[in-house]
Amino acid sequence: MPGKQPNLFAFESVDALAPALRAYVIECQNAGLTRHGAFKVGISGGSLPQTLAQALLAPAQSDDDRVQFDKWEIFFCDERAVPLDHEDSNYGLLKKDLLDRIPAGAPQPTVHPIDTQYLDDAQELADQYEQLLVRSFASRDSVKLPIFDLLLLGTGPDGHTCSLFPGHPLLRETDAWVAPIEDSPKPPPRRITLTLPVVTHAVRLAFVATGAAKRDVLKRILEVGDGLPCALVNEATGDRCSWFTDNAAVEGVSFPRRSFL
Ligand SMILES: O=C(O)[C@H](O)[C@@H](O)[C@H](O)[C@H](O)COP(=O)(O)O
Repeated sequence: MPGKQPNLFAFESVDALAPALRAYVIECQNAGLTRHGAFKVGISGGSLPQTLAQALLAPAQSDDDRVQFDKWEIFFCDERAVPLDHEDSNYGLLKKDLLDRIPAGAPQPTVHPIDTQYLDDAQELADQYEQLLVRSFASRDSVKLPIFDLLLLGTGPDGHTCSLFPGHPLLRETDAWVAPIEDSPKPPPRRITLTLPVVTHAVRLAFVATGAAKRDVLKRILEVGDGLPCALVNEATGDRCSWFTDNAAVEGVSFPRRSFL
């Protein structure tokens, strides 16, 4: 692990986690604004958008607590090869849970969905999304890899994150920024995903994992590692990576907790 371990934050409940997640995201937003006048964030699917909405849609407590959505550029950590209004679409999920709930007339984020004219060809879909990243990141950052200000990640019961699954050859991808997957064990099978080098290159990464159903996998990831995708991310990113969990998810998991200040 590079230097330090990931930060593990455990909260009493999702209601207690949400304000801390908000504070963390705003810190990353403000760092991005200082660095390059924008906040480039990658968002996952699953349960994340709902928790994120709870965090971000609450009224600001002060000027420093403002979510400056008009400075946000939102990308997708992974996406399913379905139309944007399909129930499996991560864009659709984010739209329903968060984007549609940002008050009309308030500043809106710039959102980068997949180009749905390539749904039948996962390789082309991935290539097009990679080109979009090249256009957005390459002029400013190193062209070797994009540098997201923040990636917001989830974990599945098998330890996957994004659409990077345990034991899958995609974990060895070193060239592409965005890769297709045709055999995702979690349906639907055809997807695109950020690759591991891109994920681990982000300035900050936050996993959000709550509920007792996550306990077994968090034990494996944090205690053993087991080569699971989430553990690979932890190992490569150290304390750039933070885990936002609730007590139910980490009960009995032996890993040092940090208090969120
Ligand atoms: O598109 C996807 O399938 C998600 O991006 C996926 O990687 C998700 O983050 C995890 O499966 C956790 O999902 P839950 O939060 O629903 O457990």
